[in-house]
Amino acid sequence: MARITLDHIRHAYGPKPSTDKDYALKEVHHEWDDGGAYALLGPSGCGKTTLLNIISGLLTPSEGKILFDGTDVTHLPTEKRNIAQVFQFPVIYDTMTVYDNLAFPLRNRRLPEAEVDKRVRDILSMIDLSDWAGRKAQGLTADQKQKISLGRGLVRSDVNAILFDEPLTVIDPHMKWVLRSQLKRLHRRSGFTMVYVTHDQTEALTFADKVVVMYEGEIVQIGTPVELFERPRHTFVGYFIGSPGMNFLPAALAGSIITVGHQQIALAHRPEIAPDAKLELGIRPEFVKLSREGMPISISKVEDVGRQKIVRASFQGHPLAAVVPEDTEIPADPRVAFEPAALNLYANSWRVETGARP
Ligand SMILES: Nc1ncnc2c1ncn2[C@@H]1O[C@H](COP(=O)(O)OP(=O)(O)OP(=O)(O)O)[C@@H](O)[C@H]1O
Repeated sequence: MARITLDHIRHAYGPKPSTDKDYALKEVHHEWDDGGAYALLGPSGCGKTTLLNIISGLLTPSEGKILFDGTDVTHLPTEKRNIAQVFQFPVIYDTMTVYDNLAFPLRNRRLPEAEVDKRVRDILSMIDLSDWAGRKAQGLTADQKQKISLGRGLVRSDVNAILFDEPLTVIDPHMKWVLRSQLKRLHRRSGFTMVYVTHDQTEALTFADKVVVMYEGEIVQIGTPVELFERPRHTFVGYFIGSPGMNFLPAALAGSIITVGHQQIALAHRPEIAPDAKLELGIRPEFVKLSREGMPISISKVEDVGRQKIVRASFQGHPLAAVVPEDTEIPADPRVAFEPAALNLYANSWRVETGARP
């Protein structure tokens, strides 16, 4: 297990990068805890795989260094970094049995056979393939093969880190849920440093202690699921996390008073904001309360989603979503007021610290 230091790393695929746009990965400067479970989350093309490949050694960054427990590994090839990797599609030996596939990385390191057996059986039970131990991998379903790949990633106890690149893509939805919970349990038990790439927020939020949200080649926030929900640092995080995502409404600031619609909210103190900055208030749909008082909205659609309803509305020409309990009556003349404690203020897309929460 290792602490991973990303020291002023940048990467460009093309030669001679000059502007920010030339970098697939803009500057990343972070330290990830030994034994942490991190998920790299973001849309296609945001740089997740680039960062993962830099950690695994498949890619040497154009600039900066990567360290494992303080040792510079920037120029070490993958096989010298002592990491386990699980990819999107199965990487296994078809002609070996399921058992031997799992035993292979351990026998390679000359572990005593009794230890091999103990670890392999443990993992077989975790991935629910104990009954298939003696079967050749050839002929198994894609789902089962991917479970073997996962098992091979998890079987060693001496790795610096385990890296997962969208490992559950080929797994059926129910099994996905089971494996995700098991991975989480295994992480708690083993204390491995794990880095998990996904574009699926449910996967990231259930697996990780810390979610690393990436957007256009940049890490925009590293936070616990609760932090991402309550205090998104960037409007992209607010929009990407949650279903539906955070609402953003144009706001104006005068002194320490923010105005949105007709509602005025007094801040604890006047925030430092450039005069020409674009200001927005962010509010989660869960904190938009429908009432007969407040500012008028016009409702366009009500979606029933089990125990809740999603109300789609328009607020002064801006879309606004509210999540309300299923038994909520929709008023004939609907209005909203915003709970000041649930509001976040953004200037040019970045969250502004207002001392106390607005
Ligand atoms: N080998 C390459 N050569 C040139 N550009 C590349 C290469 N690999 C990735 N890129 C570009 O770098 C950017 C980041 O890509 P990357 O694969 O890291 O994103 P990602 O978040 O992992 O996306 P996905 O979820 O689709 O895998 C993208 O604009 C992509 O087109």
